[in-house]
Amino acid sequence: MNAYLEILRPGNALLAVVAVVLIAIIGKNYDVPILIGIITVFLATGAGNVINDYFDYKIDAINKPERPIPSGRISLKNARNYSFILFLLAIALGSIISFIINSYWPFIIVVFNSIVMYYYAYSLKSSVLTGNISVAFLTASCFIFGGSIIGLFEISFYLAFFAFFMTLAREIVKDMEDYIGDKQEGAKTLPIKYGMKISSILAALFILLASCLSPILYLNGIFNLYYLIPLTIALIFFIMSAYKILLNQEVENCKTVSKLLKRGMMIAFIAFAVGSF
Ligand SMILES: CC(C)=CCC/C(C)=C/CC/C(C)=C/CC/C(C)=C/COC[C@H](O)COP(=O)(O)O
Ligand SMILES: CC(C)=CCC/C(C)=C/CC/C(C)=C/CC/C(C)=C/COP(=O)(O)OP(=O)(O)O
Ligand SMILES: [Mg+2]
Repeated sequence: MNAYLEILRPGNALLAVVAVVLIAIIGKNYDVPILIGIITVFLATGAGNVINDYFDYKIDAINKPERPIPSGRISLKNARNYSFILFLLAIALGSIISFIINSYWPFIIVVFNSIVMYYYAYSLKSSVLTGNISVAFLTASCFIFGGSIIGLFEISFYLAFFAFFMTLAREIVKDMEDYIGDKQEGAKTLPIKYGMKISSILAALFILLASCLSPILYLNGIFNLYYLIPLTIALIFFIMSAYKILLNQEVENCKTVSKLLKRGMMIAFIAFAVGSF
C-alpha cells in the first residue's frame, strides 16, 4: 500500500466514516451536508493518525518499526506537512457544512477535534488516562458530528456514550500491549503507573458497563427488535474480551483482546444499522 495512504490508517478512518453513515441511516438523511461530513471525518481521522505517527516515531521505532515514518518511507517533515494539509481540508469542509445548514456546530466540532488530536499526539497521550480519554472522546464524537449535521443530537449522544466507553477500554488494553516500548520511552500510561492488573480491571469495568447498558437502545425505542440479534454477537465478543484481559495480562493476550474488541465494535455497527431499519 502507498505509504501516504497507509499512514492515514484507512481502516480506522473508514470505521469513523461508518459512524457518520450510521447516523445518516438512522436519520434517513443522505443530503449533501452529511455526504460532505463523511469526507470530512475521513480526512480528519487520517490527519489525526498522521500527526500521531509524526510525534510517535521514536516509540514506533521500538513497538511498530514497519510503520511509514520509522521505516523511512515518509520523512518527518513530509508527514507533518501532510497532516496539516489534511487538517486544513477537513476544517474547510466543516465550514462549508456549517454554511449550508446554517449551524456552527459541525465547524466547531472539526476545529475542536483537530486541536485535540494535535495535542493528544503532542502531549496528552503521555499522561495517565488523559490520552485514552481523548481518543475515546474523539471516536465518540463521530456520532455527534453526524448528529450535528442532520439535527439528530439525542440519538447521536446515546451512540457516543457506548463508543466512548468501549474505545476507552480498548485504549487501556492497547497501552497494556505497548508496555515494553512505552516503558523504554518513559511514557506515563496507566499500565506503567498502576500496573497491568489494575489496568485490566479498569478496562473490563468499562467494557461491562457499556455492554450491560447497550440493550437500552432497544428498550427506549431508538432501535427495533432486530438490533438485539447482532448486538448479542457483539456482546459475546465484548464479554469474552473482559474475561480474557482479567485472566491474562501478557502482551500477546492484550493484542488478541484489542482485536476482539475491534471486531465487537464492527458487529455493533451492524446492530446499529439493522436496528434502525
Ligand atoms: C456496547 C456497544 C454497543 C458498544 C459500541 C461500541 C462502538 C460501536 C464503537 C465504535 C467506535 C468507533 C466510531 C470507531 C471508529 C474507529 C476509530 C477511529 C477508532 C479509534 O482508534 C484509535 C486506536 O488507538 C487505533 O488503534 P488501532 O485500531 O490499533 O490502529
Ligand atoms: C468527528 C471528527 C471531525 C473527527 C474525529 C476523528 C476521529 C474519529 C479520531 C479517532 C481517534 C484517532 C484517530 C485519534 C488519533 C490519534 C491516534 C491514532 C491514537 C492512537 O494512537 P496511539 O495511542 O499512538 O496507538 P497506536 O499508534 O499504537 O495505534
Ligand atoms: Mg501511535
